[in-house]
Amino acid sequence: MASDYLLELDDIEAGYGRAALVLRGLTVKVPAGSVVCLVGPNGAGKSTVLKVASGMLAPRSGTIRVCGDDVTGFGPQQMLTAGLSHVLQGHSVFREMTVEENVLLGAYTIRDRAAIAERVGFVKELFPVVGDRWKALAGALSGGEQKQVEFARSLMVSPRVVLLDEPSMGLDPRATASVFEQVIRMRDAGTAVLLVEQNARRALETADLGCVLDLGRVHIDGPASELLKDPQLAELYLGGRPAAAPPAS
Ligand SMILES: Nc1ncnc2c1ncn2[C@@H]1O[C@H](COP(=O)(O)OP(=O)(O)OP(=O)(O)O)[C@@H](O)[C@H]1O
Repeated sequence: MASDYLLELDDIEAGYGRAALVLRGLTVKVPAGSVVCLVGPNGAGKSTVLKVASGMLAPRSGTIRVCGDDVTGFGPQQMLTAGLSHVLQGHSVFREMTVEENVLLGAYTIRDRAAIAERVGFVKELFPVVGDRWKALAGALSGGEQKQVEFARSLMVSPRVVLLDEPSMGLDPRATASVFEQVIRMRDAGTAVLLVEQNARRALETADLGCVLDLGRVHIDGPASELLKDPQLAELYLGGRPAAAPPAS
């Protein structure tokens, strides 16, 4: 039976080396046509979730499925082929290479030239900056524009789900707003997004679904608009005011 979800991480336990587990029975599901956002305190394991989903870190237990197919234990290359593309935290464009060269790096597994040309047309249309600055050195672009080059590169393999780790990191408010607009454009163009963000409120305003992680588990999840309204979550995770002032001592 076909799955309702493009990506399912089910009851995942994962950690680094001999250290204590970071993910302790985590379940996250990404439906088609959605942006799912992971928020939570520093060290909650948000980036670790993306590493598990992209095959960079093998889970110790649990199941990973893409469109219902079990891909648990796949490495990064196999996860990419299965339809999961990971945009890492920080800036990963090659500054001394052109935008074109950076974007085409995302197509290195594709042999069919016509398919590459079709995909180039797609990303140029989706991210106008990429088309406008195609022959420019990537290092000459602003931080927000470079993020679009990274997004374009990640879409070259026609992924089912793009994994975005803190895309707004280091960007000013205007560039951040633009990056979140591009996230919506990706979703509307048919690629689901699993997003990790420090800027939790802004991310939940963009996302369809939100998951609040704490201590390696999903503490609460649901429609992002409802999570934003929850006063307790606002107090704990969204930098909001406490619902009630603590009693004076
Ligand atoms: N490569 C690594 N080796 C060992 N421990 C790691 C490694 N990467 C992360 N950790 C640890 O795993 C835990 C979760 O880290 P992770 O980066 O997933 O959290 P996060 O929720 O994304 O945090 P932040 O919001 O600060 O980016 C932390 O305690 C961190 O120190």
